[in-house]
Amino acid sequence: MKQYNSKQAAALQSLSESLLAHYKKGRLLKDTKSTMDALYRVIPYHDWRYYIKSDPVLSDYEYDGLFAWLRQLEKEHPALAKSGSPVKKVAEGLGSALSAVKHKVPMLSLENTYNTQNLGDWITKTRQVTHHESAYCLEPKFDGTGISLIYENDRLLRGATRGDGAAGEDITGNIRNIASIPASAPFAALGIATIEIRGEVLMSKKSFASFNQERIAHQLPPMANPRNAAAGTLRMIHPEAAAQRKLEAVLYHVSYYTMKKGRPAPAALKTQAGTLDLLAKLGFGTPAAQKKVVTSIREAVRYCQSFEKKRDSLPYEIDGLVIKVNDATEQRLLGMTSHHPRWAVAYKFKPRQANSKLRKVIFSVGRMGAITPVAKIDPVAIGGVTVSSVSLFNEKLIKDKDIRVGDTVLVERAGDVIPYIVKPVTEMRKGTETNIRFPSKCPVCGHALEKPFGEQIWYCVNINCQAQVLERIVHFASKDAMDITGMGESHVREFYEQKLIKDIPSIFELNERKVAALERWGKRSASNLIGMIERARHQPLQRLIFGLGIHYVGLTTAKVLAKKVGYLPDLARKKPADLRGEGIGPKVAESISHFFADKENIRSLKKLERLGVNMHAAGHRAKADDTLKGKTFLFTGTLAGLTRGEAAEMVEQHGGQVLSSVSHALNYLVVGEHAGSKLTKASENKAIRLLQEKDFLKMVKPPARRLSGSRKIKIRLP
Ligand SMILES: NC(=O)c1ccc[n+]([C@@H]2O[C@H](COP(=O)([O-])OP(=O)(O)OC[C@H]3O[C@@H](n4cnc5c(N)ncnc54)[C@H](O)[C@@H]3O)[C@@H](O)[C@H]2O)c1
Ligand SMILES: [Zn+2]
Repeated sequence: MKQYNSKQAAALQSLSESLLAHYKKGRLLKDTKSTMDALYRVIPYHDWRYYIKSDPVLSDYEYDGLFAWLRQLEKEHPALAKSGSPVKKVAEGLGSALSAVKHKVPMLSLENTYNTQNLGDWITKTRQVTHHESAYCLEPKFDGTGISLIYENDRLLRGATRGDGAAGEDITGNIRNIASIPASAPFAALGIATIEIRGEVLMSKKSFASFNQERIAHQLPPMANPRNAAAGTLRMIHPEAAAQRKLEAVLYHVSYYTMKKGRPAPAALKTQAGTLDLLAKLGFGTPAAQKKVVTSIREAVRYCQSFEKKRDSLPYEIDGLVIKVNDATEQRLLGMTSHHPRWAVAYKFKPRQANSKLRKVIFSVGRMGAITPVAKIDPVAIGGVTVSSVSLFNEKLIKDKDIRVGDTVLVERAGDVIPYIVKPVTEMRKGTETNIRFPSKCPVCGHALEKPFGEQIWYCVNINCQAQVLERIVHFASKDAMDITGMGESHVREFYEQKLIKDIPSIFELNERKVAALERWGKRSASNLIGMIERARHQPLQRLIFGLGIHYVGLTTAKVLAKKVGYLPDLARKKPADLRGEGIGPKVAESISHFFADKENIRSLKKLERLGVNMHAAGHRAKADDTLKGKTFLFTGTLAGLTRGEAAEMVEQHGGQVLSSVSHALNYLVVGEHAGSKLTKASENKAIRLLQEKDFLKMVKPPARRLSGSRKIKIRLP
């Protein structure tokens, strides 16, 4: 087979690009002859890349488009058709390293269609030769690489690739390492002396993923799909190396067999469906369980469509279904061309890959500060949608795949999976492509970016970054953080859009009157919200820490940190090494240290403190907060905005003490709803003051708050 050097490859690449562009517009290159000549040159090149190199540069859909174009031109202009045309033969898939073996029966390709209309036409066409009740066996079209197996006297004798259809490559050594191909099978018991079985060798999606990971780890470019990986593996010269990669096989066709003297052929082999069942019984991997026999076009179409929906949930790749005339006698009647059998057709699924040009890369800031590079490509239709933006995920992936601006890129979109770049088509490089430069500053707020220890992703850690602020406010107010009921996502968005809040600190400056004036809000709900915010000022420190949304700092770490630090702004002076210890590893320590090293974040913390937000861990009070020193408290009934534990914590944070029962030592009884016997008992003692929840909250307000606070805080006690 012809080999291509890089210069020839580059020329054929750009010729292909130009052909595809013309084909999409329905135009010839210059005239019919020049178009056909160009197709005769590029198709064998892509066959070489696909079959020999296992590294195609076109998507199958694009290749099939060029192929169909040539077939059509040959039909319309038979005088211009070449004798060795790819339309009339199986593509040459013979390398040189392995020895060639002749096939007993030619191994052909399949005719294919991409739409159900053509599938219906094909069924109608076959019925003109067979008869109207013909049945069809539908089975998955496995996206692997074809093999032929020969068994003699029950033993596996030989395994071969399809090669050029007439002869294939001897891959017996590699075949023996595939678990789903038995070394022997009980054919003799059925009277079968020799048999040739055909099928497909595959790599599961899972094995493929780890296969590519390994390639990247060894500085090798990832392969585009499991098919290329399987084909490449099967043709490896060293079976030990091939055995490392987990290949599987499905067998779906008996092409040839001889019977022992006087034994009749097994009835099962008279139909395609029976053959699959028999192979399964003999211990081969087969599509017996997924097959379906139908007798109408409607049934066939429906099965194809239902299978296409299941495509992504299968453990291996399929690229369509194969529809085969079920009856072996009818198959013989239909016969074959030099390219494909007439009794089978492939219904191919919508393409999921396409080539496009990468024009530029933008950097988007995620809702929690992650910086994601996004490739802007020329719009291209893949799997039924137009794709123009493709995430490049992170800097490492760009480096691993060596993606550059100006590259032609192979883009895939599989089912629900977001589109991604399989690989750049390096053969199409012109030398003008440029490396993708990662920004050092946040593209939204201009803050220096940080890459956490051991991570691949850069982050903007500025809590007031415009790109993140909404999400961060929602997190800050969430149940496990500051627990501000009434500040869920939709309300936060509303306040933000109405300019009532702009960042986390501004929550504590929220104007009750303005909230009440919003649509669907009223005095009462606004006042409730302000009450919740008031309560949030006194939340235990771990809630504030968790609410800041520091990477890797969940509830547990927040607790550990609160205990460790005592007064939150002190963290600004801590190095990662000071933070490490119980429950805080190097990665978390570094992330915390980055967060507090950020001046903007410290400014925000200072502002929060000025607005009365508690910065002290329980038991680490500052002098200024000793407002309840020497005072004793007790709670009765249900409090509206606090749990008992939180209330007790507040008392202790301000130097007070919580008693367990009404006694002479008690100064204050805080009375909630459904107050019980404690209230009755305390009412008898004039020295004990009864407080409502709102009065209590006023008492625990820290002094800083009192200085700046001009707003009246109301908590409605039901
Ligand atoms: N992207 C490229 O550059 C490029 C180049 C060459 C070929 N190709 C692709 O390969 C196709 C041609 O390759 P091909 O000749 O191997 O044809 P094919 O892959 O479209 O179909 C024929 C093959 O399907 C396989 N198959 C899987 N499940 C089967 C089943 N249940 N029953 C029968 N066969 C089953 C067999 O190996 C058979 O040889 C093209 O249509 C194109 O999509 C792509
Ligand atoms: Zn930012």
